[in-house]
Amino acid sequence: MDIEVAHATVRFGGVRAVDDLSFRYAGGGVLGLIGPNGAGKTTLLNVLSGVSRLDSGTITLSGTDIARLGAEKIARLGVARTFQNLQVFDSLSVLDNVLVPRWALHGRKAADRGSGLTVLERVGIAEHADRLAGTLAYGLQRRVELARALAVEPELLLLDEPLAGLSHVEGERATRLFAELAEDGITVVLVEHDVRSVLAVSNHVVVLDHGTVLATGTPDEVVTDPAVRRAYLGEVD
Ligand SMILES: Nc1ncnc2c1ncn2[C@@H]1O[C@H](COP(=O)(O)OP(=O)(O)OP(=O)(O)O)[C@@H](O)[C@H]1O
Repeated sequence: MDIEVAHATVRFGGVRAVDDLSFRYAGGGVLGLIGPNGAGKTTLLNVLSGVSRLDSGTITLSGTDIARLGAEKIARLGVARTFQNLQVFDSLSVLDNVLVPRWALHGRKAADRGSGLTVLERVGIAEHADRLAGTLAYGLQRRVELARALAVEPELLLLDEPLAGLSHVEGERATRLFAELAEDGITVVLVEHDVRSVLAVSNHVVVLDHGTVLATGTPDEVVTDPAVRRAYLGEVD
C-alpha cells in the first residue's frame, strides 16, 4: 500500500508532535520508522490508523486521502495495527480474540473457527486457541495481538514497538515473521526502539526527530548519515 504524507502536522497544545512532515513510501516490504523518544513515531501511527487527526496536511493511502476518515473507515481500507501497550481481550479465548475483529470487519461468515486457526497458525499459537488470552505468557500475548491485527487481512500493518519486552530469541522470531508477512504482500510499518532489528528487516527507513524527517533511505544510507549519527550517537562532524 502506497503511503504519501504531505505537510502533516499534529499539535498537542504548544507541542508539534508531527511537524510539517512529508515523505513517500511506494509500499510493499518493511518501512522502518525510528527516532529518539518523543520524535513523533507513535503520533504518526495514530494518524495513519485514525486514532488521532491531523491538524493540517494530508495522508494518502494508495490514492485515498485518509486525513479526515475515522478509525473504522481506515480499517476498511485494509489498515491494521498493534499498540505499544498490549491490546488483548484477557477474558476471551485466544481464538475469539482473532474472531471478534474478523466478524466486526468482514461479517459473521468470515469468523469461523477454521479461518481463526489459520491466523493463529501464521503466528505460531494455534495450540493455545482455546486458552484464555490473559493466562498466556507475555511473549505469547504479543503474538495474540499480532494475530488480532492479521485477522482482518490487512494490506498495511502498523506495528508500534512490537519487540518491547520480548526475549532475544522471541524478538528474532518476531522479526523473521515481519519479513515473511512483507513477502506475503503486506506493507509493514515498523516503529521500534531496537534500531538493530529495524535496520536488519527494513527495505527503507525514515528517521524522525522533533516530528519531522531527519533522514530517509535504505538501512545502509541512514546509518552512515551524519545527521543520524549526531542524533543517536552524539557524534560531531
Ligand atoms: N496526547 C498527547 N498529549 C500531549 N502531548 C502529546 C500527546 N501525545 C504525544 N505528545 C507529545 O508529542 C511528542 C511526540 O510523541 P510521540 O509519542 O508521538 O513520540 P514517539 O516518537 O512515539 O516517542 P517514544 O519513542 O517515546 O514512544 C512528544 O513530545 C509527546 O510528549
